[in-house]
Amino acid sequence: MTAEIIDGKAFAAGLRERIAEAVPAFVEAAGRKPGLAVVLVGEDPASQVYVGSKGKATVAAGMNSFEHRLPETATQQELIAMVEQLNADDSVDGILVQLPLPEGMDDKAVIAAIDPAKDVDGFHVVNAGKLAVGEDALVPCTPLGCLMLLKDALGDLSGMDAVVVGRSNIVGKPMAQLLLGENCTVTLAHSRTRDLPAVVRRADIVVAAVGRAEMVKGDWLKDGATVIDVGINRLAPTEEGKKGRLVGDVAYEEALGHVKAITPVPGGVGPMTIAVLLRNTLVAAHARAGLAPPRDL
Ligand SMILES: Nc1nc2c(c(=O)[nH]1)N[C@@H](CN(C=O)c1ccc(C(=O)N[C@@H](CCC(=O)O)C(=O)O)cc1)CN2
Repeated sequence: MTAEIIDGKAFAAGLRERIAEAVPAFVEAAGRKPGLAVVLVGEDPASQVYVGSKGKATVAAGMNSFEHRLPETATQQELIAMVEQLNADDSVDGILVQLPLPEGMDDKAVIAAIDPAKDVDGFHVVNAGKLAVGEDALVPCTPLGCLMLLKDALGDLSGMDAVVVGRSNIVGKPMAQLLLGENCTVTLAHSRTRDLPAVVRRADIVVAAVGRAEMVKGDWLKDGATVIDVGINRLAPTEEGKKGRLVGDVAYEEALGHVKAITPVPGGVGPMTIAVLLRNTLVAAHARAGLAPPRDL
């Protein structure tokens, strides 16, 4: 069996194009552009790259990008004061605080300060609760991106056995809720799951989101399974002065011999995160302006 390589980069580019095409209708109806505010605290190099990419993608989609930087030494109160200022700013439809925050800051308290209507990361408990009970919610970008890729690859997911490995609030739990919403039979596996290989082997769909390089082995996968690899792990460099290779949570080369379809790392789930962020910003902008949500996004 030849495995299909799910091209998240291409899918994300298509989604970004559709978003850019939908923005002018919003501008026409609302009399303003949608706006996304991204807050970065500290100097984490990867976070700086992600925040830069988000700003560029926002402007390329025809939206306003507001970038706010606070020094590593900023206090949690200062960060929350900035979030409150953005909550009150009518030109801002989406607020995102880039994670991870510097040590000593409490993510939960900061996220709780974001107006749920502007929570384009979908991390606020109001949005998590709405997702859990099946109400319209702003849904976390990475799991929503994974679901889009799965539906594109497989069509109707109803009745399929899905195993999500990893129970984080940001990926694992919302991913399980989304798959349940598609009528999958869902297992949420984690570090205490007994006989994880046997659990994974039952699955038609495997979503790996544990943050451990190549943890899911090829022979854990049922033949014909579809695998979404959320992990982005950098291996130690093999040559001095060079960066180590990026790998996912799934042993990709081994998996190719078993699966029907799989996302690569890089170029799989990662690019979907920013594309879905733009989608969520446009959705939030429509809701704030009292407009019906944009279709086909
Ligand atoms: N507030 C948030 N913080 C963080 C989130 C998030 O969704 N909201 N996600 C990650 C970082 N992230 C976006 O913020 C992100 C990570 C990875 C990618 C991506 O496209 N990765 C590439 C590989 C990149 C590389 O070469 O290093 C890929 O997988 O192809 C985009 C966005 C944590 N923080």
